[in-house]
Amino acid sequence: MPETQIVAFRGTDDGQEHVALVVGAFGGAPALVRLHSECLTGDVFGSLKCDCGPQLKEALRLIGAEGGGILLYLRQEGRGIGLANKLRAYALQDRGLDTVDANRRLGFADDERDYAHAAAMLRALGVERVRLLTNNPAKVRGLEAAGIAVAERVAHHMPANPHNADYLAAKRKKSGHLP
Ligand SMILES: Nc1nc2c(ncn2[C@@H]2O[C@H](COP(=O)(O)OP(=O)(O)OP(=O)(O)O)[C@@H](O)[C@H]2O)c(=O)[nH]1
Ligand SMILES: [Zn+2]
Repeated sequence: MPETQIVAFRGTDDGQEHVALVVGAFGGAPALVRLHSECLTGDVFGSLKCDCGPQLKEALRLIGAEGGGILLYLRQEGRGIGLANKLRAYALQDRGLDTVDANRRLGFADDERDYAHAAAMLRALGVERVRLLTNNPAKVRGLEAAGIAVAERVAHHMPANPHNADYLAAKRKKSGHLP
């Protein structure tokens, strides 16, 4: 891995401490960027219910292999509903709801995230144009709406497993996640 800097951002109106890993150098070309939403269960404990852990590792591997890029670790646990509410959503999914309906049953939108803080972090790091690693069109729209140009979307699919296959299918079908 090239030399990496870790930068903590605080003072955003959500009261969270968001984090940037700034890897190597990216010169004039649009930087390879991953917006990773916090997932304690997947990132730390290796839960198989989602694809977050493998996505995090693979994003860092790809950025390192390119010699530079940025991973923003955004404190948006549970698509912005927080850990306890995500665990409540998991309990509903054990009873047959999908990931979107579980959120709605709890009184939340499908996805409570926005990417204005991510855009502000990129700007503070001097980055205005990115190649974005994601399958989620809402991330592309969110960054562009906040003034960051997305020169390219780079697909970021992980192999499914028996525990997350329905979850990944629901995201394609209901949340418009791209192939
Ligand atoms: N509310 C809720 N959040 C979940 C669930 N499973 C994973 N998450 C959260 O979803 C976030 C990860 O986002 P994803 O929707 O998997 O993927 P994405 O980041 O939007 O899209 P990609 O960039 O393509 O990976 C993390 O904050 C996880 O904690 C779930 O069933 N319910
Ligand atoms: Zn996850």
